Amino acid sequence: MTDAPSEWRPLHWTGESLVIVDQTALPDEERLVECRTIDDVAAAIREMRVRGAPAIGISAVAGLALAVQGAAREGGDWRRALSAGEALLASTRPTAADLFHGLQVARERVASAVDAAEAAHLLGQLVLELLDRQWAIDRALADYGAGLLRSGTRVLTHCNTGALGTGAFGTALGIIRRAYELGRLEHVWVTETRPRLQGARLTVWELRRSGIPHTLIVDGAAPFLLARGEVDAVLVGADRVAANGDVANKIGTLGLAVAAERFRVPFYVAAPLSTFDPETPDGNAIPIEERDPAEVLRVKGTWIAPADTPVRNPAFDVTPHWLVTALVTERGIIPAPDRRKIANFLAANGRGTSVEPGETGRDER
Ligand SMILES: CSC[C@@H](O)[C@@H](O)C(=O)COP(=O)(O)O
Repeated sequence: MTDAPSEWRPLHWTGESLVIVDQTALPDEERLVECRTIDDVAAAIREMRVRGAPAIGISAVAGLALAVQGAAREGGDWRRALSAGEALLASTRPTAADLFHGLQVARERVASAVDAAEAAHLLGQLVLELLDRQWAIDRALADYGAGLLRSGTRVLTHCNTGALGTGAFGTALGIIRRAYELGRLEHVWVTETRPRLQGARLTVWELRRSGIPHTLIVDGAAPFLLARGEVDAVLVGADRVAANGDVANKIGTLGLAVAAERFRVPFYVAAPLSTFDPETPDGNAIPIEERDPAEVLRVKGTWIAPADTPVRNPAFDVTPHWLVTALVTERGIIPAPDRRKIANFLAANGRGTSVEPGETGRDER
């Protein structure tokens, strides 16, 4: 059950469709898009109309619900529709662990369904449950994270990790919101986050709505502000946390982590347990999505370089765990994360098995 029924939410399940706030239209327009089929959902994820790892995960489950509803209506084989749907969704944004976590939770939910109607009903219920649960997860994570920040903190954040990114309260931006509620936050530095400008377009939009003081900077300005002592903490989200604590997040995160360590500023990563992937041993094994070169060559439709310029456009980078001061989750904080601490933390919270002391550690610098 949500504790804030009147809170603005960017994802809405009608029972027959998923209605999303189109994140490609923000901040110019608060446009709603209704996804009525799994193809609509897959396209919305791929085109980043809905984005942010937890929001992608919940949307994927909604996509499966729509696929199974379709099979129920047309008398098709719902298990086949489910498998095809999983394959389609898995191909959309391969880095986000929450997507695969969502697919797995959905599969488990319908494992003993007797027919398409029952499976469709169970998946619809699951979408509503996940939306509610995400609110509780985000709020708990925000409380833990805000506990790390002392009064008067100036935070730097990257990309968008707010309500738009989770469908609820936000992860790193949720911590910022909570710290502000508690009177601990002085200022937020927002990196613009090339090429898709999630910081400039989305995080600024959310901070304005919440009345939180902020300043936008170009990505390249961040190390300078860290060097000048104008940042007390860097706070980012994650798309996947590997078993050893390496973190995939929006391209540019690694540079922030390196600069933060060099200038002795704590670097915190906020991620719900659904973003942890114990099956991925380390950062090298995380699949990194490469996106369309046009994202780099054009800004808001305007070409900024010749159209045939060679481009490399990785959407994410990997920060090694030894640059992470602490991981913040909804179940608590993992300081100086390493393989053993993460395995034990996940085991204590019902995922995976624990690791003995000394087996592996924070030794891979
Ligand atoms: C709560 S959102 C966490 C992450 O998904 C976020 O930090 C991020 O990198 C989003 O990337 P995006 O490509 O915009 O989906």
